[in-house]
Amino acid sequence: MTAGETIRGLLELTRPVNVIAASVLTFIGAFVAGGVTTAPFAVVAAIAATGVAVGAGNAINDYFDREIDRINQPERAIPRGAVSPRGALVFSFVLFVGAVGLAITLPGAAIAIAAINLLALVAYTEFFKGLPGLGNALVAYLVGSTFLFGAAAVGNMGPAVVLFVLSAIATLTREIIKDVEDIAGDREEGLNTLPIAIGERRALQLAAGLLVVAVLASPVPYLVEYFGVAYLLVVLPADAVMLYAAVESFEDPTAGQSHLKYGMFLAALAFIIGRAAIRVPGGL
Ligand SMILES: CC(C)=CCC/C(C)=C/CC/C(C)=C/CC/C(C)=C/COC[C@H](O)COP(=O)(O)O
Ligand SMILES: CC(C)=CCC/C(C)=C/CC/C(C)=C/CC/C(C)=C/COP(=O)(O)OP(=O)(O)O
Ligand SMILES: [Mg+2]
Repeated sequence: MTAGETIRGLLELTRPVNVIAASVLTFIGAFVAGGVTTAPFAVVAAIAATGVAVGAGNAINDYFDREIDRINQPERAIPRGAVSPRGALVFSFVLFVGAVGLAITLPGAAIAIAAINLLALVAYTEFFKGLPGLGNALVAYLVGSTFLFGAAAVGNMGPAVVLFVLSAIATLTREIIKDVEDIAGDREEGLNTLPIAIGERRALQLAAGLLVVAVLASPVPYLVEYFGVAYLLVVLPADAVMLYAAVESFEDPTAGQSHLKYGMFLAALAFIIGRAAIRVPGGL
């Protein structure tokens, strides 16, 4: 392997798209809390800590999953030999140290969230992934917590709580559908995911039911007057895309989980637009 191939492999281990997506969610949490202009250094540190933590979490996941990925994902960096298992572990450790270094510059509530999340990322593959539903719930918590983390970094967690709940439920729905998508490979590996434990159809019904709860709750940030009417104009189409995706997943889980992700991105945009067009007292 050349140095270039190794560097490319290390970068791949972090899953750059997920790193960027999670960092954007932390930014949204800080933005919704009104802290982007009042605490810009904390916002930058929180965004960087999130990106580095997600990179560390993905790298350690590939380290623990190296045997399964040899069969399921042979093109990934460790199975194809671009990075050694030990190299991935050391790289992940360095990133974890970097994330801790950034997080300790933040207020106590943000440090607490970071500490819980870093432990969760290390424990996920070995302890949670094999427990039906619990691994999904942990990933859902992690994704939702980015909003709380961004808001905590600027000292105002209140407005992010609803976003945490909505995004965690939508993520749980998508993770369950992804397990339905992966059911054949996971069965061969002897994993006990939710669709393996309770059946594909029941898992999809549960996923869709959870999403309906989140969609029904999605106007709450408008109703409690955090966001203006512009939020509704964007979140309602996002709700429609997500509901369509949940129904579609009964026929085609791959298309369903992918379209659900687009709906979730649109909902994340609604949070930004809703806060930018904030509701004035007595107005819309
Ligand atoms: C009802 C309502 C308004 C819900 C809110 C939905 C919302 C704003 C969700 C935010 C979630 C979001 C945009 C996440 C971005 C992607 C991300 C960090 C995913 C984490 O993925 C973990 C997964 O196991 C890897 O998936 P893959 O995409 O297949 O690599
Ligand atoms: C705010 C701070 C400090 C941290 C944020 C942490 C976040 C948002 C994590 C997001 C969820 C995430 C990307 C976790 C990484 C580990 C993981 C679940 C990887 C999934 O890897 P795959 O190999 O695709 O899937 P499985 O291993 O689950 O099959
Ligand atoms: Mg994995």
